Amino acid sequence: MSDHAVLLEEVTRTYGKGGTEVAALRQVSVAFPRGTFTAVMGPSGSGKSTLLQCSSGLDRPDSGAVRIAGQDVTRLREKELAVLRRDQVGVIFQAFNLVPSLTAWQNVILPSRLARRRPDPSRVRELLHRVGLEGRERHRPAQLSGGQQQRVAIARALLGRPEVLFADEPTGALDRSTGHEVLALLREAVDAFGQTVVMVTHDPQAAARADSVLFLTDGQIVDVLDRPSADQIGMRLGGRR
Ligand SMILES: Nc1ncnc2c1ncn2[C@@H]1O[C@H](COP(=O)(O)OP(=O)(O)OP(=O)(O)O)[C@@H](O)[C@H]1O
Repeated sequence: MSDHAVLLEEVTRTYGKGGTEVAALRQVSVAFPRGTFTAVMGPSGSGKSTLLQCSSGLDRPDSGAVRIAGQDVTRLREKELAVLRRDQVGVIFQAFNLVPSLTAWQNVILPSRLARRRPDPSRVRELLHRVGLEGRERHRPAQLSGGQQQRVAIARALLGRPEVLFADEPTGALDRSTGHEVLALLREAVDAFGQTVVMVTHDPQAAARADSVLFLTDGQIVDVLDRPSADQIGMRLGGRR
């Protein structure tokens, strides 16, 4: 088995055709080692979301290879890709994406139910406990704070023990202290449980929790900082947010 949860080799993704063609990713090669936390930063339009979508198998590159848990997703058929994504990829979003009519517990187990699996109740309980939601299992999203909703989404993403967890601006809708708690949870998933996390963020404070920070510009990785401070990240961004 490779040490990399996800490996991109010369990935190019172009949108549009002719005069309106935009190269969102240009020959990007990057490895996300197992058990590490990577932040992805860069100006608006630099290709961060495209990188996340190609790395998670949601989008197919025009050329290059994307390996998740050693399997090249660009060579899989739709059904095989759906299974790989279901079993190996967890995703959380800025907007939480919970089902409003379901309780916290029901939201966490929904993907397993859709996959016709019966999740072990003791594992669901343990996960909800780990993300600090003990006693809130029967609450619906509207009865939970934003930070609590994001914790439900994290528990949902981790339930299937995915190879990698992708987070797209996970703290973007949260106040600073709630955001810190969510980041601490992602950090713990990496440190205590060996989870691999890849997170897109505009926030240098959030990125400073990662092991390494990738900087994208015009569809290319132009810099990588290991364990940078928020100040170093801010300086690298040139004061831009
Ligand atoms: N579906 C699409 N059709 C056409 N162009 C697209 C599409 N998705 C992205 N692009 C273009 O590709 C480039 C990269 O977009 P992407 O969303 O990956 O950037 P980003 O860094 O995530 O930006 P932001 O920080 O604003 O979310 C941009 O120029 C964007 O306009």
